[in-house]
Amino acid sequence: MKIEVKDVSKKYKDTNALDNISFTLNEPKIYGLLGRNGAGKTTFMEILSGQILASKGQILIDGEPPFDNQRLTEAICLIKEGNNFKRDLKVKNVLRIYSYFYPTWDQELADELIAEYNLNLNAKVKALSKGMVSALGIIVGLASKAPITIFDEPYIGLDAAARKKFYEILLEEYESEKRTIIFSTHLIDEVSLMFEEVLILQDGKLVLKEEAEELRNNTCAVSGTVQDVEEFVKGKEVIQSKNLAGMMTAYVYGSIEQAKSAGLSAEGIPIQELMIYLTEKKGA
Ligand SMILES: Nc1ncnc2c1ncn2[C@@H]1O[C@H](COP(=O)(O)OP(=O)(O)OP(=O)(O)O)[C@@H](O)[C@H]1O
Repeated sequence: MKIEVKDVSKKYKDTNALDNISFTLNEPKIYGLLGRNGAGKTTFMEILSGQILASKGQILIDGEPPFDNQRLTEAICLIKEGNNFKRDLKVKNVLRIYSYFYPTWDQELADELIAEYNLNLNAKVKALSKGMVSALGIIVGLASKAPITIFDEPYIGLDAAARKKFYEILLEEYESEKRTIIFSTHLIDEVSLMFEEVLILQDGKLVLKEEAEELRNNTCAVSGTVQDVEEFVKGKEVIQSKNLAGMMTAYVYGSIEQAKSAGLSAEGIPIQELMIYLTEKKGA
C-alpha cells in the first residue's frame, strides 16, 4: 500500500511532536523508524494507524485517510510497547478478537508462535509477565498479516533469544509474503540488518530517509591526519567530525573505496552510530 505523508504536524500544547513532515513510502519494505526519545516516532505511528488525527496536514494510504476508515484499519496493525490488550481478557479471547478483526489473519502462524513462545491461552493478560505480554503482541502483529504492520518497541521484557526468534520469524514471513513493516526501536544494532529503508526523526522533523543499502555503501568514517582528512572531505557533506592529537575522524557521505584510494583509513558506520551522529549534528 502506498503511504503519503503530506505536511503533517502534531502539536500537544507547547510541544511540536511532529513538525511539518512529508515523505512517501511507495512499496512494501521493512522500514526502520529511528530517533531519540521524544523524536515523534510513536506520534507518527499513531496517526498512520488512524488512532489519532494530525493537527495539520494528512497521511493518505492508497489515497485515503486512515482515521475512522474501517477498510484501512483492517489493513493496519500497530503493536506498541505495552497496553495493547485489555488486561481482564484471556489470551485465547484476545487472539480470537484479532482473528475476527483482520481479514488476513493467519491462524496457523498464530498457533506456531503460541507454541514457540509457550503462551498459556487460558491465562488473563494481567497475569502474564512483561515478556509474555510482548510475545502476545508479536504474535498478533505477525499473524495479523496486515499489509501495514507497525512495531513500536514491541519486545519489552523479552530476552535476547526470544527477540532473535522474533526477528527470524518476521524475516521468514516477510520473505514469503512482502508487506510494509515499520519497525521502531532503540535496539538498532540488533535489527539494522533487517531494514531496507531507514527514516530518522528528530524533534518532530524528518532528518533522513534513505535506502539502508545506500547508507551502508555511501557513508563512512574516514581517519587520518587533520590535514589529509580535511582535504578529503572538501565539498563533501560531513555528518560529524572529531579531532584528537593531530588526528581526525570524519563521518561523511562518500564510499569507503574512495577514501581508501586517497590513502586514508576508512570503515562503514553502523546505523546506530549514524543515527546518533545525525541527531547530534541537528541538535547542536
Ligand atoms: N498525549 C500527549 N500529550 C502531550 N504530549 C505528548 C503526548 N504524546 C507525545 N507527546 C510529546 O510529543 C513528543 C513526541 O513524543 P513521541 O512519543 O511521539 O516520541 P517517540 O519518538 O516515540 O519517543 P520514545 O522513543 O521515547 O518513545 C514528546 O515530547 C512527548 O512528550
